[in-house]
Amino acid sequence: MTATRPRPLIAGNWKMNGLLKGVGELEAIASGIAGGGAGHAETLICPPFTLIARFAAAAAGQHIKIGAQDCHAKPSGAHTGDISAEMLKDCGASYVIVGHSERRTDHGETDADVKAKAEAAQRAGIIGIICIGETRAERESGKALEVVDVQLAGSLPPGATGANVVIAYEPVWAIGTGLTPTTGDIKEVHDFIRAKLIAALGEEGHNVRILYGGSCKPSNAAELMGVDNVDGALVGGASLKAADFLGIAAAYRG
Ligand SMILES: O=C[C@H](O)COP(=O)(O)O
Repeated sequence: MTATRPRPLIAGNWKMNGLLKGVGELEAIASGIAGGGAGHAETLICPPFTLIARFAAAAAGQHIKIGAQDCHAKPSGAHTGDISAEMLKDCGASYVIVGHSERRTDHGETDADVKAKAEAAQRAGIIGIICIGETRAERESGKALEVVDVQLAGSLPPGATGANVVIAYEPVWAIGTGLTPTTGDIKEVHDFIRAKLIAALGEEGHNVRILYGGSCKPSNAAELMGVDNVDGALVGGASLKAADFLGIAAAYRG
């Protein structure tokens, strides 16, 4: 029996980019999506914290969701400078990226930290996008699957379902470099992640979306999104311009 494919997701991660005037790009994206620009795919923009509430207001009633790039594991308390998943939900976010490699590197986040943040997202009723992926050295030494296995096992929260978790496979060496793995290498990793999700979650493992991230752009999106078990993309640089984001979403126009 062939499992039903989950609805794809094209997610934009604006990282530490974007001022209030960026709402114009968001509106241009929303307008393109309203015109059928993403086919049957769901679309999401994750701006910096400062823009979430404004973007959520602009996206109200549109076919585009707004998310965040990180959250604290606790719901509230004495954690200066941090933002909880509950606060994100309160200002209109429905997704949060957790464990991006830039946070694992810049802030020393461990798999246990990432798991706690994914659990916080579940608690708050928003969807956690858990990022995993190997470095160049790890790939070159043949350890990509081993690294992904350890990160996934350590970051996946109990009670994960297709409704509360998304996995993003982002090879660190492909982020912002213009480099991408071969489609064969992407298929190998995504098939591996799918098998691990099914082993951990049973049939529910079929429902968890597995995004590819790393130098995704309009010119390679259709090829990358056509790989087995690739259920969408986590897009960095190319999500900052409406034309590029819509060019990627067009992979699902049918
Ligand atoms: O979260 C997004 C990824 O880090 C990919 O970034 P990129 O599309 O600029 O390579």
